[in-house]
Amino acid sequence: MPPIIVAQQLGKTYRSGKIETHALRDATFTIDRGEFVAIVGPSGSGKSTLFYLLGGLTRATGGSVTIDGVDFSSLSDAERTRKRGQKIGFIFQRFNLLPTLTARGNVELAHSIADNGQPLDQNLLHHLAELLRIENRLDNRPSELSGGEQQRVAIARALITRPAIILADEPTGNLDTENSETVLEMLRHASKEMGQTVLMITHNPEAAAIADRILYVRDGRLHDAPPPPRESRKSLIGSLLAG
Ligand SMILES: Nc1ncnc2c1ncn2[C@@H]1O[C@H](COP(=O)(O)OP(=O)(O)OP(=O)(O)O)[C@@H](O)[C@H]1O
Repeated sequence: MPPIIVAQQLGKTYRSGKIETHALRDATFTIDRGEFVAIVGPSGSGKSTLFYLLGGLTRATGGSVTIDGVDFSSLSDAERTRKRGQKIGFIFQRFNLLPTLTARGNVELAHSIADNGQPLDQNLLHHLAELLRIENRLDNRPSELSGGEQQRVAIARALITRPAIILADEPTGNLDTENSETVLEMLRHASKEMGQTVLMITHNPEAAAIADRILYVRDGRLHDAPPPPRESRKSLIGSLLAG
C-alpha cells in the first residue's frame, strides 16, 4: 500500500518585514497507513508548523505534501476545507469545542462539514460515546463538562467522520494522568484497531513512548529518532524533549 502521507522537501518560511523565519526546511518523509507517530522537539522547533502543513491549515512556501493521494496545495479553499473535513480529524490541547453547541451538536457539526453525502452514523456515535464514557454527557454544553470530558467529546468529534488521519496537538497537555491515559488508549485503538494514521505532537515522554515511531524536529529540520529498545525509550525521549 502506498504511504498515506508523502512530503517532499516541504518547507515553510514566515516573513515579517525583512525578517525571515525558516520554521520548517526541506522535510522529506513518508508515513504509512495505521502508523502512530509522535512528533517531539524543543519549543519553537517547528512542530506546530509541520502540524498545520499536514492538516492543510496553512500553505507551504516550498516543496509539497500529498495526503491520502490528494495534493492539498492544488485545491481551492472551499475544496480544501471539505477534503480536510473528510480525511483529517483534529484534536487540540484546548479542546476547541464550540461553546454554543451541545457535545452532540459539536460532533454533528464535524460530520456536516465533511459533507460526504452519508447520514451521520448513529451506531458509530453510540460506540464512540460508550468507549469514551460520554453517553450521558451528549446533551450538555462544553461549559457543563469537565476538561477530560471535553477532550473525550473532541475525540468523538475527530473520529465520527472515520478520518484516514488523526492530527493531535498536545492532546494530553491539559489533562490529569487518568484522562491522559484514556486519550492515549483511544488514539492507540484508532491506529491499531481501526487502521487510522495518528500524528501526535507531544512534550510528554509517556505519550511519545507509546508511538510506533518518533519524528524529532529541531531548528526546523526533521529527523527520525532511532528506534530505541523499549526499556530505554522513556529516558531517550525525555532527553530529546529536553532538547
Ligand atoms: N505566524 C508566524 N509568523 C512568524 N513566525 C512564526 C509564526 N508561527 C511560528 N513562527 C516561528 O516559527 C518557528 C517554529 O514555530 P512552531 O510554532 O512551529 O514551533 P513549535 O515547535 O510548535 O513550538 P512550541 O513547542 O513552543 O509550540 C518559531 O521560531 C516561531 O517563532
